[in-house]
Amino acid sequence: MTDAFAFPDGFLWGAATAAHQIEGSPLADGAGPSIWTRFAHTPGLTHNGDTGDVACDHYRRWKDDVRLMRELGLTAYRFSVSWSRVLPEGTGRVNPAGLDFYSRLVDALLEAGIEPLLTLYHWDLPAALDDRGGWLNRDCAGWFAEYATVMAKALDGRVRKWVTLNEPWVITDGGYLHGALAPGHRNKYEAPIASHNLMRAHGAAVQAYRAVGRHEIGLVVNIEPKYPASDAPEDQTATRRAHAYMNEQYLHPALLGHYPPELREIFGDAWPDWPAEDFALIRQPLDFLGINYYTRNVTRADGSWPLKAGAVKQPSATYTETGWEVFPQGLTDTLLWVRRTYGDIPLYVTENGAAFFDPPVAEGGRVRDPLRIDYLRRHLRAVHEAIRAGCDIRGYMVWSLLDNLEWSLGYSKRFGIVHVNYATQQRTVKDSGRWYANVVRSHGRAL
Ligand SMILES: N=[N+]=NCCCCNC(=O)[C@@H]1[C@H]2[C@H](O)[C@@H](O)[C@H](O)[C@@H](CO)[C@@H]12
Repeated sequence: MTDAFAFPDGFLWGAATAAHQIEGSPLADGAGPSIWTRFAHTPGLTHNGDTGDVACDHYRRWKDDVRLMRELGLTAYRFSVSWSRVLPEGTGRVNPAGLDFYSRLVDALLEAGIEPLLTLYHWDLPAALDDRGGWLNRDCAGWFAEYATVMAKALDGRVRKWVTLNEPWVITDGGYLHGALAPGHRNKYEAPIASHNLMRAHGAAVQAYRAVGRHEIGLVVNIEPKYPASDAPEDQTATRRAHAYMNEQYLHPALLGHYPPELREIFGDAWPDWPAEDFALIRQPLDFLGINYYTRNVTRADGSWPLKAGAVKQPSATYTETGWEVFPQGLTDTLLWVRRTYGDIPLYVTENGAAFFDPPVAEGGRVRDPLRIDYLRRHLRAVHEAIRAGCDIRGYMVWSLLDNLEWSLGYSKRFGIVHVNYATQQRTVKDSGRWYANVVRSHGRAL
């Protein structure tokens, strides 16, 4: 077995999920509704009217799912907590049954030798807080800090790797600018406010965690590297705008204490003069960064709103079911860019994966998904290339453990290395799951 792809000792091999996408039972045992409970039950907003009412029924099947993770040999599992399961109104009263669900899940993971990575916020804001303005209300920093404190007091020590937010860019761009995601706002003036408040809440939660917790906390961002379609000056500046908007908008304030200048150019009169003290709150020392990588973007200047920058389809490339180009080099480039721009902060690839059209489960329980195996193999090799180039990468979480609820796209897209039959809830490990288990077992050498 060649050591060509030997990964560092202690490198974590995991899979990632999110509460709303897999748990189901959104209102069980005293839980409160989230903005996704409401959004999905609003006619016309999700594919087929799909909701998270059942999803993968993980709220009831979690023991079997942990057993599945152990059988795959995972050494880590990234999941998120449903804020409104623990704090039904978002603040104040704690729901013991909600806290207990996550406590038992964590204990089962530890018992199976699997390191939990807990994400506090993966898009499912308590509806009661949305009624009070949600991320548009500056009080959200205090609400989120209170929630972080409740979780840290309950789980810190058993959970040693914490994440405040998952992908603030998607939360803002999807939920407040384009309206495709909950809470479904389409408002150029709200988006910067929600975005800035999310980062204030991130900073407040890090401070709150450090008052209670003794372990590691970080931020997870999606990075999509932008490559200019041509040397033309307008394509170069459009690429710069798109890069600042998607890739620097959150890491700059979190790690450097200021926004990239392009954001005022993009949003114009919709970009406020932020209070200087906000940046001291946002810029908290972090123990790691989580990078979610799916694809790249070849960018040119166009008339689109608000970026005036658009994607150029690559004729010879492979595209996934979500329309994303398969471009593993972009992951290496991204990891090196993060190190070059923000220093040698420890990194995890906290999500990477692809939706392809999977055939139905064949006789004997096989799901042949060669395109996903090829995608994962090439992206894991890209991670290894970044490690060889000096990046301090501590782990990789495949998105996703299970086929699950792909937000507004419902159940139409399958990202799992394990197939889920939503009618029976039968789990079937796909060929990609068996392949990944072998990679994990060999600590990467089987790549
Ligand atoms: N255009 N375009 N570019 C690609 C931009 C990717 C933005 N979407 C994500 O990163 C989401 C992340 C989310 O955490 C998870 O909850 C989602 O299920 C996966 C799959 O969608 C990914």
